[in-house]
Amino acid sequence: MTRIALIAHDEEKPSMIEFASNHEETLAQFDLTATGTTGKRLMEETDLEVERKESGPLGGDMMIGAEVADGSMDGIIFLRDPLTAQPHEPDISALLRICDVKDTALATNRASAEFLIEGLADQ
Ligand SMILES: O=C(CO)COP(=O)(O)O
Repeated sequence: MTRIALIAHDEEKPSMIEFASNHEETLAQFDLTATGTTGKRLMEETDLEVERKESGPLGGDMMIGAEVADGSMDGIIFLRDPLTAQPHEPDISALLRICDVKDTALATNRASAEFLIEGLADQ
């Protein structure tokens, strides 16, 4: 099953929930993983089943990055907050970098997230 990770910084969580609600049927086709708080909110506010990693600042980005590194993740939707510095910036950079190293689909805004799920759906 195609695997997608969903990650959103706090300011972007409402946008992630809206995105997931709008595309619930498509997203339900995927094996979904998320960082801790994003996953919690997705499970509370949609009907999607999501495997939860640690929260981002506690290593969740690195856990997802490890799955990109071992080739078991097909796509990442990472709605970053472009206006707020994060304490775990090195982890965020590492996740973005490993997606490029492994040529794994990465969307960092909603417009590209739409293309990502359309592209990976029904494969
Ligand atoms: O910080 C994050 C990604 O860098 C997201 O983590 P949470 O989903 O736990 O808030």
